Amino acid sequence: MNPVLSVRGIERSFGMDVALRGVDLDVAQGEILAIMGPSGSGKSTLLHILAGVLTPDSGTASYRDPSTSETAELSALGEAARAKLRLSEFGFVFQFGQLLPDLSAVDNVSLPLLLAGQARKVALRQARRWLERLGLADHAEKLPSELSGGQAQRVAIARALVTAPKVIFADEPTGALDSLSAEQVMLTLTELSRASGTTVVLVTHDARTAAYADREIVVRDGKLSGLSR
Ligand SMILES: Nc1ncnc2c1ncn2[C@@H]1O[C@H](COP(=O)(O)OP(=O)(O)OP(=O)(O)O)[C@@H](O)[C@H]1O
Repeated sequence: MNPVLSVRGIERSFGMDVALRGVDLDVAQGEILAIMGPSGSGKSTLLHILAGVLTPDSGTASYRDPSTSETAELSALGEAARAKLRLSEFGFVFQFGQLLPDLSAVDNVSLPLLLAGQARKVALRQARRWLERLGLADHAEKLPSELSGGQAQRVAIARALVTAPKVIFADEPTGALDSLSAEQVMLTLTELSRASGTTVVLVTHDARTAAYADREIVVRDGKLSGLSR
């Protein structure tokens, strides 16, 4: 395997609460990986360490840029360097899309491009193109409150994809959706990621959501327990 993300011997506690107790994991380039497991088992903590949102207490977490093969050891970088890397390399989708409520769909999608220094006109054009690809062209000017849950989550996927990230991290992307919308969101996410060779790491409780992944792993009590598929 040629991993894009790699963690070794990861341990992480929050005060007395031990979230991860020795996790080793490699995620291959282009792979769609589902992290499953009971509530409180450490799934989100693992996702956050893979994404450089959190650093481990011990162990290493690294990211290899698939286009240059340069490796960054996330666990050794400071917050500012990790934030910069996250913005340029990664996309994020959360349970509740976390769209900015006062911005239209197209403004939400263009935001990461503006943050990356793109001119507004170009950013808006690209954002519209992504909304079209996600079947949301007619909803571009709507506020998040005027969208259904599934539509809002597809806007969040457009926002995650607009910067052409190397890896998408999704924490319970279907957690707030009915089963039909969940299916549409997972189809969209996996089709677009496969088409662009984007690696996806997603955390989910839901076996139907995990079924869209190439591989499922299970976290139990802070450790990887038997691979479920
Ligand atoms: N920021 C934090 N502050 C304090 N404790 C935390 C924090 N984040 C996680 N924990 C604790 O670490 C453990 C693992 O949490 P984590 O969120 O990783 O689990 P999870 O498997 O994602 O749970 P869920 O499925 O309920 O979201 C839990 O005991 C949790 O209370």
